[in-house]
Amino acid sequence: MGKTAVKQTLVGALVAAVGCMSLIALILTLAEHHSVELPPSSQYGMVFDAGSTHTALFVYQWPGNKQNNTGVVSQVLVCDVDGPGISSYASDPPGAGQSLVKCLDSAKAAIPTEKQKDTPVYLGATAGMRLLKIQNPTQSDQVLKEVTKTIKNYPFDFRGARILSGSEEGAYGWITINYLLEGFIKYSFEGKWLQPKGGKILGALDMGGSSTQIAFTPKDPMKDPASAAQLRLYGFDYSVYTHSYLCYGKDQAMGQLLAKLIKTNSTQPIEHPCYHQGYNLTLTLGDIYSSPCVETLGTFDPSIKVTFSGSSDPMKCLTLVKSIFNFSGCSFPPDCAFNGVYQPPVNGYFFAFSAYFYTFNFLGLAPQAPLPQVLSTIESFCKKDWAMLKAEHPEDKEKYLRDYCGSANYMMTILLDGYKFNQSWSNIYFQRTAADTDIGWTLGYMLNLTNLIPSEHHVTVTGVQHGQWAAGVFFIVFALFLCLVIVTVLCAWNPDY
Ligand SMILES: Nc1ncnc2c1ncn2[C@@H]1O[C@H](COP(=O)(O)OP(=O)(O)O)[C@@H](O)[C@H]1O
Ligand SMILES: [Ca+2]
Repeated sequence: MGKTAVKQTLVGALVAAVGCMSLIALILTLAEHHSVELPPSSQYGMVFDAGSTHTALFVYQWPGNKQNNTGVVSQVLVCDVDGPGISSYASDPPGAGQSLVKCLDSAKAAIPTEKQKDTPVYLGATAGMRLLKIQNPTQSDQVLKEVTKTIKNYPFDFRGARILSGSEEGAYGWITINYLLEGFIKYSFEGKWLQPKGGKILGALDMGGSSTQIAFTPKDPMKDPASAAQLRLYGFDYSVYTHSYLCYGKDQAMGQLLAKLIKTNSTQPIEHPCYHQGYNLTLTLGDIYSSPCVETLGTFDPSIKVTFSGSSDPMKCLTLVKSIFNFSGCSFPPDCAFNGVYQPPVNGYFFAFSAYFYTFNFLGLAPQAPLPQVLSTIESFCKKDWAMLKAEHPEDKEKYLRDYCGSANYMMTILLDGYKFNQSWSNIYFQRTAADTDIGWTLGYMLNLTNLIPSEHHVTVTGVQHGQWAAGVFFIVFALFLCLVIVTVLCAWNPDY
């Protein structure tokens, strides 16, 4: 074999080898990159919020390949169940199950068929069912059995219907907010998982119809460990103060006001300072005393009627509202909210949602309205007479309209005198949603039960990282460039070639 032939073979082999390597690198790079570009397969999960006044179904969705990151779970559907909350079906439990059908059908239509059997469904009941359980545990069990029966008729992965404890309800609301606002962890531009500064952790204020919850991370260690929920999320420990006040939801509080008025008035109609002048309401003693949240006056005839007549008197309304709180007595002085309940000083920013939001939003107050403006708005609202109010708000339901004055005064009392936000009013944001998702306990509940929030954060990269991809491209370009250089040099070296 001549010198030229050897050279040609050598060059050929070199070009072939580099070409092969480039091809392999190209295939590997494209294959890996392809896994990133693939549309992530979505997963779904849903939770029924069986509240005291109303049930709603929340459907969530997240990309299957990024499930452990924060902020990836989004709300895709909310369905409001027609009719009252499930606890109202105490004497007709099958009616509770039937009430869920419309929303289960909507969820079935919204979730792709092949995903339905892997879609977990939970039903969580709150204070309405807690109260029913106190009054009649057999009925509350029957209601839960009936809703279970109905949900099981659907092709989803049913994971149970149960009553949440008040502390759980508070803690899950806290998880929801901090998950949505990335209070726990954030993915930085440098590709690292970071814990936002301590001040970014938000507290949760939930005002329901039958109970109200407060949850936050106090500055100092808690004096009463019984109030603390210890959570380990994404590798960080949180000690969350959480308390739920049964009977201090907005509607039960309004019921407590009526019972107080009956107790302190012997003639009818009874003047109601939180109702508007011109508004009259007649109820039976049976209606008023049916709740375990109100004190009865010994034995009574449930059919006796009582009429309340509005007097639009904000000062007297506030005094009446304060009378359902007990601000004396504390096992951990001075750290108590009311009724002797331990509460460390509030710390950081808070989101106030559900009925807190509805009330403040109705009054036209901005999410962070200054305290003097809030107080003067409530005062002038309470002074309005009923005819004027009805004319101004023809679309609003009477059951909401009549209570905004009383509930606004009630919420101010619990926030300022109870939780002691007097010095930090501007730290409260009145909000209904965050990141296009309703704020409430349901998302936190689902994240926890489906293990979507790991206690430790291991960074798992399913697709190829940007650095690897860039290195692959660089190698291909470099290899081709090298081939070109070798061929050019050999040609220049041997003109026969
Ligand atoms: N549009 C609205 N305006 C005023 N209040 C509302 C509105 N929608 C709901 N609410 C109130 O929000 C509260 C929701 O409580 P709910 O979740 O049913 O009870 P709980 O959480 O105690 O089980 C109720 O007090 C209800 O009256
Ligand atoms: Ca609720």
